[in-house]
Amino acid sequence: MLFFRPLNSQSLRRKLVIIALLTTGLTLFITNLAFISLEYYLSRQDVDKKLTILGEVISNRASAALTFSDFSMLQTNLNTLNADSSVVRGCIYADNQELVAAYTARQENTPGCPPRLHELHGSEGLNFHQFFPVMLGEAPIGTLYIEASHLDLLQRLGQFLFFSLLILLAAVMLAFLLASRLQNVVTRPIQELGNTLRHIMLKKDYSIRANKQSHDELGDLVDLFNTLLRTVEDENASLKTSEERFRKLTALSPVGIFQIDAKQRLQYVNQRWRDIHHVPDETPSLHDWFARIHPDDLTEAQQAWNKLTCEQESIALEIRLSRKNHEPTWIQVLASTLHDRHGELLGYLGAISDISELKAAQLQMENLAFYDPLTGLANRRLFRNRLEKAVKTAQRHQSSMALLFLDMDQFKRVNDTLGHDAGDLMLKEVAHRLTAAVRENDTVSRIGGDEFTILLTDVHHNNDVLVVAEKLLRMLAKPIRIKGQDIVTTVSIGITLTPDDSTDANTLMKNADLAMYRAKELGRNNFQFFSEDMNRSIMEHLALEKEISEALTREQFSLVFQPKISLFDFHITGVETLLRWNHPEKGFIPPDRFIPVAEETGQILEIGSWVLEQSCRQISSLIRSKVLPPTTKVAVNLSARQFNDPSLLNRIRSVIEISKIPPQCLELELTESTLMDDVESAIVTMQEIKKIGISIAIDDFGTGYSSLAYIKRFPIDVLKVDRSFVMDIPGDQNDMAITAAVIAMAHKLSMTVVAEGVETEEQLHFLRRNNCDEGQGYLFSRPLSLAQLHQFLSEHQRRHSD
Ligand SMILES: Nc1nc2c(ncn2[C@@H]2O[C@@H]3COP(=O)(O)O[C@H]4[C@@H](O)[C@H](n5cnc6c(=O)[nH]c(N)nc65)O[C@@H]4COP(=O)(O)O[C@H]3[C@H]2O)c(=O)[nH]1
Repeated sequence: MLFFRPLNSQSLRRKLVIIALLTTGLTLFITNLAFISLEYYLSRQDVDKKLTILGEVISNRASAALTFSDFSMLQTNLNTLNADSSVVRGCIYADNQELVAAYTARQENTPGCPPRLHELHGSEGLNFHQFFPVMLGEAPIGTLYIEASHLDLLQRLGQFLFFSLLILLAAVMLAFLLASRLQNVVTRPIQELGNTLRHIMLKKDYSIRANKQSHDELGDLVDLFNTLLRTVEDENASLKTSEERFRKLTALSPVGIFQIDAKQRLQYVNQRWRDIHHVPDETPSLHDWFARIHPDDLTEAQQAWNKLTCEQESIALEIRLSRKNHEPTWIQVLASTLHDRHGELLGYLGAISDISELKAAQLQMENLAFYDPLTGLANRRLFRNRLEKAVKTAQRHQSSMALLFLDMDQFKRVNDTLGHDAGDLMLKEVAHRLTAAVRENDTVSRIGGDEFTILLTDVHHNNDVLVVAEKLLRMLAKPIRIKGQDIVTTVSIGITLTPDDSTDANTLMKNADLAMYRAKELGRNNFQFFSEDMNRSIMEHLALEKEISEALTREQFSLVFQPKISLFDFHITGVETLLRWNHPEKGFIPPDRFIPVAEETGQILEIGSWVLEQSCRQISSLIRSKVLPPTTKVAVNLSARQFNDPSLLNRIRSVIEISKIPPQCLELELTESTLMDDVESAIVTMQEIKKIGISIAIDDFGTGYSSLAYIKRFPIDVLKVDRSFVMDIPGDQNDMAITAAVIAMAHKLSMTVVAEGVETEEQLHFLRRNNCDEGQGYLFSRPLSLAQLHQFLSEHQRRHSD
């Protein structure tokens, strides 16, 4: 049965046997067929030849008998055909087609000769037959027909076929036997190769090799097979090495590595992944992993996951992992898809890192960026941000809001006298008190050294703000104990309201600042609401600032000099330089109006420098031309900004050099407040000035702190008693007592005393009686231009020499 299956599903052995049988059988069959055909052809030729010979002999003999119509002769002649057993019929027809003689073999089924010649056609069946003409000379006189049986030929062919089949059978059998035995030569090596392959596959051992048994094509196949095995073995080894490397790398990796298969199952995680998730051994399911994500980050994580799985896009996100009784862990997750070389999805590969520390640092940085590190309050940046938001919210809700700007009064003094540590403690305490004084949703911030702001939201009435401001003043007025000392600090508060004053954050800040300055002007430790007047004055301030710049370039400034007179012998001891601004439209603008503005904007540096240079030049020329004696001093006012300018000393030195004024002829007038800003550095600067040979005068003495303890420490040559004390002499006993005490005290400290604003003889007498050294005032002279001074000096000289 197996032989009847299609050839390609047969075993190789069978195929080989079948092929051998088919080949042999077919070859022999074709050969036999050829032989049988040849045999048939040759036998047929023999029969034809035989019939020809018989026909020619009988037709020759029949010629005379037919001519003479000797029919018995004809018959006798024809009967000779019986000598050949294969001839079954012989018929002679006259030229009229009529049968004249007939021979029929004594065999059954042999038909006789038909009476007419044409009736012969078709009667022969399978037998062989031939027609011969019976000739008389050249003319045909009849026709001879001879028919031989085909059975002999068939019998011969049958015998031939029988033997052929016998040979074919024997050959096929022989071929079967040989093929069955010899097929082993081909199939055994193939079988062995197959066995080796099965063995390798079973054991997954690629070091096994196939046995080469022959040096033919099968041997080549074994060689190729072994080469292939070697390649697989090598590739396997390198794959194992690379796998080992990957395993070690992932084990040592500082980042957590995970792999998810195409069916979305967590397939592999490294040790670091487990450490981050606090999972000891097992690999959790993807569902468990998602369950660990902080609820606030879950949506973001799911969106990223959809992006990765549905859109096949790489993802990067920062999320938190929750852990019971622990702070959440911040992780960064990076993941992308994994495909094989045909583009089929294998799964997803990703990495996670613990970024908790980074996040903490980020938070700290954000705190630094938005909070004041000393007090923990919001800083200027955050405050601005909240102010802008609060203004918008107030606009939306049509509610009111107040901005308070606080500046500590004389904080600098605390810093200077008790040190920065004490200053810091004080700021912290102030911050604490401010926070305690307002509601929780109000914002308190420190926007600068000793500047604080408070944002009061939901203000229904101005009175609410007033109450808060009073409370703040009260709370801050309580002494603060620092380094064993009770220190009282006060603040000046500026208040502005939105939407009443403005709905713009910048303008609100400016308003509150302006109101705070007004509070300071009004004696500190109070609060002021912003008003339009303040705004107007600031506008004027701005206009003045612009005009001062123009005045400098358009040379609208000039100098006047007011003489100072010795109260002992009335000689001129010196002159004070005073600045004049002659505005082309506004006329004379007093220095008291524009100098504070120039001081605030810094323009005083340029103006002061010009005053110093011009004073020295002009007075130096008067000294050189001997109009003034070389002992005369020119006193120049120095503002606080000028005094604190680091380039002051260089500037003075260069002016002395340029103007060629002897340094001892120059005197610099400083106010008490200038010196009190930073006592220690003021002393250093004054000492440097003194080293050059320049004297120092204290202007407006009595109007500032009048702290004798400090005055003692300063290297002062001259003390100028302020006009406000002199002015009420002799009417005010108090002022007279103070003036007398100041003169006595200054003399004790070896200072020269100059009384300012001497207008009357009584004042002069009082001052002289109390040994005041010098006087300056309208009684002696008003401030004079250079030409006027020139004239005054000659007149004065003339008067005193008379
Ligand atoms: N009623 C009255 N006034 C008298 C009398 N004697 C002098 N004065 C005025 O008193 C002021 C004295 O100058 P100061 O105290 O330094 O006060 C000065 C000084 O502080 C400042 N100043 C003037 N020029 C300059 C300058 O060049 N630089 C700086 N930084 N300040 C200057 O402007 C202030 C005012 O200067 P001035 O208006 O020139 O006013 C001058 C002067 O004209 C008097 O008998 N009666």
